[in-house]
Amino acid sequence: MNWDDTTDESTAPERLVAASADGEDQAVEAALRPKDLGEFIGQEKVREQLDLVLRAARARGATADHVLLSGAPGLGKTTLSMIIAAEMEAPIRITSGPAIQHAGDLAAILSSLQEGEVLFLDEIHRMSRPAEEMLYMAMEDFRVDVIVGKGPGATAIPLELPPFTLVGATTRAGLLPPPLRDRFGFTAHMEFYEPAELQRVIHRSANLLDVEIGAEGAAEIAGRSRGTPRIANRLLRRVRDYAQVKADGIITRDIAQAALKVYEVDARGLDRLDRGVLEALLKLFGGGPVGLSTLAVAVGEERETVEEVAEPFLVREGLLARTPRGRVATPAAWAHLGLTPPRSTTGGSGQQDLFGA
Ligand SMILES: Nc1ncnc2c1ncn2[C@@H]1O[C@H](COP(=O)(O)OP(=O)(O)OP(=O)(O)O)[C@@H](O)[C@H]1O
Ligand SMILES: [Mg+2]
Repeated sequence: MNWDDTTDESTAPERLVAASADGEDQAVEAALRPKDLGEFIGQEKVREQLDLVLRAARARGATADHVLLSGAPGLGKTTLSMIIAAEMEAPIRITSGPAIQHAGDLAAILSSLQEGEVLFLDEIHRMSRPAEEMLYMAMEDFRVDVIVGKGPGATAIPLELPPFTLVGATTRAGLLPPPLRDRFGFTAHMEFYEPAELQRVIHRSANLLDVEIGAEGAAEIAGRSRGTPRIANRLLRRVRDYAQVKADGIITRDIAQAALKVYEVDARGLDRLDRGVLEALLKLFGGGPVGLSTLAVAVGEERETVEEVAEPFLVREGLLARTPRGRVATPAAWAHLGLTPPRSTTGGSGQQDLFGA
């Protein structure tokens, strides 16, 4: 079983609330992608800044500056890269860090770019070192050194490149070496979406998928989508299935609630695994602190699964805290599961450990 949120697209996640794309996502996402900045929902700051960058380049008749898109999976990085190309009326070439094994691979791509073309380099933090160094020069001077021959006889032949726009995407901006980061003219930090924004995403997708949905139904799905458009679109498709089979196909609030109950996605977007971890923490360990390994054994999962798959969202939601002494449930966790915290852990030393030194 593969619970990893950060794996390659090729390994399909089995969780309905996974942020990475599975096969079905990839098949439908092309149809659901906004085509221009005006259609792109939310991310106001990024949209405004990018709009300026692209407009200014267009006005100068120049190629746009290199753009780095950083943000969690499913927030719209690939979508934005395509929008950048569309707004610049430029062709786009798509590749990814892991696909570039050797510097030669990159040289081949770079030397075949057309003037003004957008090169989308997904997962740019996973590029090899030599390729990265070649990219520095290409980004800065629009030039690469092609090495011909081997050993002492090898020579570097400088090759001029046409101006192009590199759009790099990464889920881990912190992993980028500073020299690479510094060569981008503009960095867009993508944030998780507000429920109201996701509601608009859901209405837009429902329209494209020809699904009838009410405002309350959309709000219900939006609230469970973990701030992520990809998850919102996926939940919408599953709720649509339910509405078709169990009702008249129209998604109301009741239908959305009933459907997501079947799929075990709760009101806050927690699934069975997330709830299992929280429940064990509260019911078996009185809210903690408890060590990660102990917690993992209690829920019958691997340590890594609990730490890398379940916890990040629980921490982000303020339901769980990682402390030096172990995992601790917050008051919100007790409230969310409808349980009453034992007296000793609410006012006493547990809180001291959590928020103190
Ligand atoms: N702002 C948005 N408005 C409407 N739909 C969006 C928006 N952002 C993303 N989406 C939808 O969410 C889906 C996922 O977006 P996208 O593939 O661009 O994410 P990503 O950041 O590239 O993810 P990954 O890190 O996995 O590559 C797309 O189908 C797209 O339609
Ligand atoms: Mg992507």
